[in-house]
Amino acid sequence: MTAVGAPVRKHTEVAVGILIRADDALLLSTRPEGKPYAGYWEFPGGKIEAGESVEQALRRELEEELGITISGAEVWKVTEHDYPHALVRLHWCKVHAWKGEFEMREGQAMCWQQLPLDVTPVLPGALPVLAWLADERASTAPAR
Ligand SMILES: Nc1nc2c([nH]c(=O)n2[C@@H]2O[C@H](COP(=O)(O)OP(=O)(O)OP(=O)(O)O)[C@@H](O)[C@H]2O)c(=O)[nH]1
Repeated sequence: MTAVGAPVRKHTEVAVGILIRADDALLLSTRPEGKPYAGYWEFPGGKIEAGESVEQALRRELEEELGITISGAEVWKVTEHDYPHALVRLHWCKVHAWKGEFEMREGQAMCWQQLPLDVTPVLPGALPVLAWLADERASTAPAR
């Protein structure tokens, strides 16, 4: 229930890409200076603009931030996180194919990581998805 007189907080819609390399490594990058949580590790992506689909927004963001072009992206999970700076709804897409060479166009750092990650700190809004990815990998790992 919303308290009487309390402003209703609007969601900020965000498209996020989980780029997965052939060896199953995941691409993480750092948040650029000047943004909330600067220096934290995150999956690449950004806010969906008016009139854009999740796929269009993700394609635009990955070109702007990383210089790569994805062909398609389907939403895998949708999560929400309530930050002091914004209430975000994150549309997570797994991406296995892209074209172009990685170029950090916003001065961010990037790295390929296996699970569990060995980079820290990670944006709190990304933690549920990391747990689901780890569960998925544990359940599909070949039995010894
Ligand atoms: N890209 C990305 N954003 C995430 C993740 N997890 C998470 O909570 N977020 C949140 O989603 C929002 C994304 O916004 P952003 O500021 O990166 O988007 P943007 O590049 O379009 O920013 P701008 O247009 O303000 O420069 C932030 O509030 C961020 O905290 C994640 O793993 N990747």
